[in-house]
Amino acid sequence: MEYSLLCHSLYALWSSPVKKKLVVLGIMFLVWVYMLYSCVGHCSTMPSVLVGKETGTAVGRRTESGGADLVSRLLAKPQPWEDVESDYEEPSVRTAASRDLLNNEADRLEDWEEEMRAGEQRAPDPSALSSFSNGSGSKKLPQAIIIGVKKGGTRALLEFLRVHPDIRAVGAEPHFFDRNYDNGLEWYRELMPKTLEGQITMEKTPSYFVTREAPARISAMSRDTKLIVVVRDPVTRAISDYTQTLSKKPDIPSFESLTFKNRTTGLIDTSWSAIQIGIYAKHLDNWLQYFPMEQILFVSGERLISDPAGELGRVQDFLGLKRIITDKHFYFNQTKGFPCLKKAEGSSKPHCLGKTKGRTHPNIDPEVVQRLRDFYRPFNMKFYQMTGHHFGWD
Ligand SMILES: Nc1ncnc2c1ncn2[C@@H]1O[C@H](COP(=O)(O)OS(=O)(=O)O)[C@@H](OP(=O)(O)O)[C@H]1O
Repeated sequence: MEYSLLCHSLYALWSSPVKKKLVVLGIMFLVWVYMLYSCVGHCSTMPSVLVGKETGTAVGRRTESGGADLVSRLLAKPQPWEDVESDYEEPSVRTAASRDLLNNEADRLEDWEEEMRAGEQRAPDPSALSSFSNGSGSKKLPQAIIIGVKKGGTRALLEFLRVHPDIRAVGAEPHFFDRNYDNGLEWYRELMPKTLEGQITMEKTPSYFVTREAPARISAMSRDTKLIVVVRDPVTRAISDYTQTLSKKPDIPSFESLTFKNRTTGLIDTSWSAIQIGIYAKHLDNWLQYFPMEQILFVSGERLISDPAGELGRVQDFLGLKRIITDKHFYFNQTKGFPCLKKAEGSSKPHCLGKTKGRTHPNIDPEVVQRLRDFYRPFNMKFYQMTGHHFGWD
């Protein structure tokens, strides 16, 4: 009875053209309300997107937690010309004196955003984008890692190496073997770019060199991992490190006052990370417990500037690659004061590193510089002896 009544009412509605239109409109309205409802539910679960203040461009990161933020930073497809500054200091070298100088997560983010903005100013070549969307190959754990040293010239080396067709590298610093080890090897592998048979996967994180646990951890991943260390005169390196911190925290004490435990006695504060990182022989000792010397290549940070093709030749040999990167790939940019690439990876345009590389250093009291030279001399000698290479810092 009820059923026949319903059928009758529906028939009555359908038989009139006006009522028919009303029914169609009603259904459309219901569909529209349903779609609106679904969208609101979906959008509330999406990550909030920050809009860059200066550029007005979205930099896409979660804001709820630092961890998610870091992951999205690392997973975001890096531009090949990314120039991200290393700013992490190993916990074991954190002490009362250096604690104030440590860059926190906000600083790291500041660097990242600064470099992303720098990258956005260069319009990418369409061929660069196609290399990112290339779905072929598979993600592999790195077979070679640039492990240090901070402010040695690690970014320049990685950017130059990326020109090689048989090298694929992650742009950002993964910090897996120091900060993110608990995330596991699968997490690390996921960060890597896809590679084809015969291509080498690489990453660079300069803080590994001074991280006590890093050698054992890298060895546990693969005993065959090739390690590259870019070393630079430890005195200049310390000033460069200080300059980086100063650029973010202009009110820190002077370099001179941080250098000494006691200025009158001339006792150097070796607990200050800027000083401690430069004691290369000590850190190298730790690596030699796990890796033979033949598996570690030392690149001169100074020669990387004066003869980039020469140093790149040595690195390509060490990696067992054909010497494809030669002096034809570089030109000296007078304005920047550094060698730059004629064509960056995946781009047809010349490329120099960003403004966080090659900062002007503050003038340091020559007496303090001399005191530091004296301090480092025996450690440098030991380092030359261990590596069989005279880097010419003295
Ligand atoms: N080609 C080229 N262009 C620009 N800069 C160059 C280049 N080659 C080496 N360098 C030197 O690299 C220094 C920064 O070292 P890193 O890249 O290892 O720094 S970081 O640890 O990743 O922050 C950086 O140190 P500062 O000059 O003190 O800024 C540069 O001197």
